[in-house]
Formats: sequence, C-alpha cells, structure tokens
Amino acid sequence: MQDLIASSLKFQNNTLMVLDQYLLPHQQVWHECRDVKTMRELILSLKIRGAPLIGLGASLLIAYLAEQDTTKAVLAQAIDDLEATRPTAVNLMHCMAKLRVALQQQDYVAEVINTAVKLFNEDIALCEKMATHGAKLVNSGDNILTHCNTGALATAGIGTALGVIYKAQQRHGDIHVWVDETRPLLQGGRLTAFELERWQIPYTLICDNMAASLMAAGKVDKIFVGADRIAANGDFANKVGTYNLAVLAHFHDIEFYVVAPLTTLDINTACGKEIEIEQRNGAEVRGVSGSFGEALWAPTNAKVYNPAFDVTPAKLITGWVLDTGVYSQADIKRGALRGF
Ligand SMILES: CSC[C@@H](O)[C@@H](O)C(=O)COP(=O)(O)O
Repeated sequence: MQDLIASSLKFQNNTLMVLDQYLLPHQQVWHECRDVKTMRELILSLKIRGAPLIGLGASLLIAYLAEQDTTKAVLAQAIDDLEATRPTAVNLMHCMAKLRVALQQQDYVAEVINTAVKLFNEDIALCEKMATHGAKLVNSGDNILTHCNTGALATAGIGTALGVIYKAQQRHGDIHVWVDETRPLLQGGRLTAFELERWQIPYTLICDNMAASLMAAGKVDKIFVGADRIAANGDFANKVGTYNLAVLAHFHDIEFYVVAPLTTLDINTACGKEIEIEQRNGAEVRGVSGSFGEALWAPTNAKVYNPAFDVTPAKLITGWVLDTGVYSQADIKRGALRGF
C-alpha cells in the first residue's frame, strides 16, 4: 500500500503508526498498530480520536491486515470489532460499511486497500472544501469560540471547525480564537491549543464555564464546532458541552455553526433523540490524567455522570457548513440533508 501521512496517523513503509493524542502536547509518542486489539485499545482510550480519524485509523488497519493475507472471515470480524468501539461517531460506521462492500468483491484484498486509501484521501479533500465554505462566514478581526478538538489531529486533512478557522486566518490574518478547555478529557486545552500554537493563530484558553460571561461581554462574534453525527433533521451530536454553547449563543444572539463532512451525516437517524450517546468511565470526571500522571480530586467512589457527547437541536443552529456548501435553517427544513 502507498504511504499516507496525516498529522496524527500515518501509513509508511508498510507500518501503521498512531500519534498518542492522550499524551499531547507535552509528549509526542507514536504507537505502531498491527492488530485489532491494539487499535481497539487506542480508540477506547482516545489515543486516536476525532470522528473522521477513528474511521480512517480503523480502515487503514483493515487494509494492512488484508495485505497480510488475512482471510475474509477474519477481516469481517475485525470490521465488526472495530465498529463496536465507539457508538456515536458515525464516520466509523460509514468507513466500516464501505469496507464490508469491498470485502464482498472477487479481488477483495485490492478492493479493501483501494477503499481505505480512497477514504483517507477523500477526507483531506472534504476538509479543504468545508474550510473554504466556512471561511467565507468569518470577518476580519472576528473572535471565534470553539469546543473540543476538530483540527488536523482529528482528520486526515486540516480539520473541520478548526480547518475553517485556519482558512479564515489565512484569508484575514487577524482572527482570535477562544478555546474551551473541554472537560473532562481536555481536548481543547491539550490539542486545540497545541494546534493553534503550531499554526501561529492567536488564541486564549478558557474553562468551559467561562463562555457565558465572555458572550455577555460581547467578546464572541461566532462559534464553530464539529460534529460526530448529524441526524436527518439537522440535530447533531458533538463533544459534551456543545449544547451549552448553542443555548448560550441563542440567548446572546451569536452565530453558531456546525462544520462536518458528508461522512458525518446519518440520514437513517431521524432526529437527535435517536443518536446513541457513548457513556464513559467515571474516573475521567473524578480527576484527570495525561503525560503528567494522574490526579484524583473527588472521593474515590463518587457517583459520576459522564456522557462523551450531547445533542444540539437544529433550531439552535445558524448554519451547517458541509463540504457541499453552507445550509440554513430553511434549507434543512426543506430536507436538504436527505438529498445526500
Ligand atoms: C473533526 S472532529 C468532530 C468531533 O469528532 C469532535 O468535535 C469531537 O467531539 C471529538 O470527540 P472525541 O471524544 O475527542 O473523539
């Protein structure tokens, strides 16, 4: 298989490597992945994360296994096992569905490899298109608030919502970003801050509960976030805390955009209530861990509620920035998403 290189995932010299996003930004450790057990562990522990990237990492592993003369039955089981790791991000299901089709073909080894390569390259192109559409919504001098990490680390390309910010900065040169730290796993504080620093885009890190007062002070012009699944009616699931921002944006009359590729659309899910939300281990809320070690601040057995995502209803969204363009409330009500 040809070499494929992204910020946090690479297939090079026949070796699949994953950058450990749990240890970033203070340690940059790449893990080699040769089997389903390792990839499952990397996904479950969020060492590889972000809706598009999970699907691509799993796909490249299947392609690698196909190249090792793995039987059809074992590959089919591997696809099922990887698909079962995280239930909310539909990109993973999208990739696994494509690979299942490839596996049915006569020359399935070549088909599986071609499909994985195509998915990877397609994601780069989709990011570019979303960013181009989204950047047109940004004005010179805008203060943009974002949540979680939706950048190059989470995709094969420049990212979804953060890709828009990157393009807008290239266009205007004077964008400032408010970065929600994104409790409990701190994807904003660890990863988005790291990426913005690398891209030399001015940013300020805030705790999630500071967004309201910033909005009240008139310091947020627009909000851009990513999505893990967009239902047919435009409701979408994204990192927990996104819904809070949408409600706050509505109250303060601030534009709120969701940015996602067509691989995030799930027209078989009618509305947000039908999206399965991943529940995670309580330890993530009782304390924090990372390259610095572990800290526990709550009582060891404190009862915890820890959904990884929440659902934002369509009525709170100003625009859906997809690779095919920007869609308004009216477009969505007309059923624009069902057309894909
Ligand atoms: C391009 S990323 C879009 C989403 O996947 C992102 O906003 C998000 O919620 C990631 O969650 P994570 O749990 O870190 O995988």
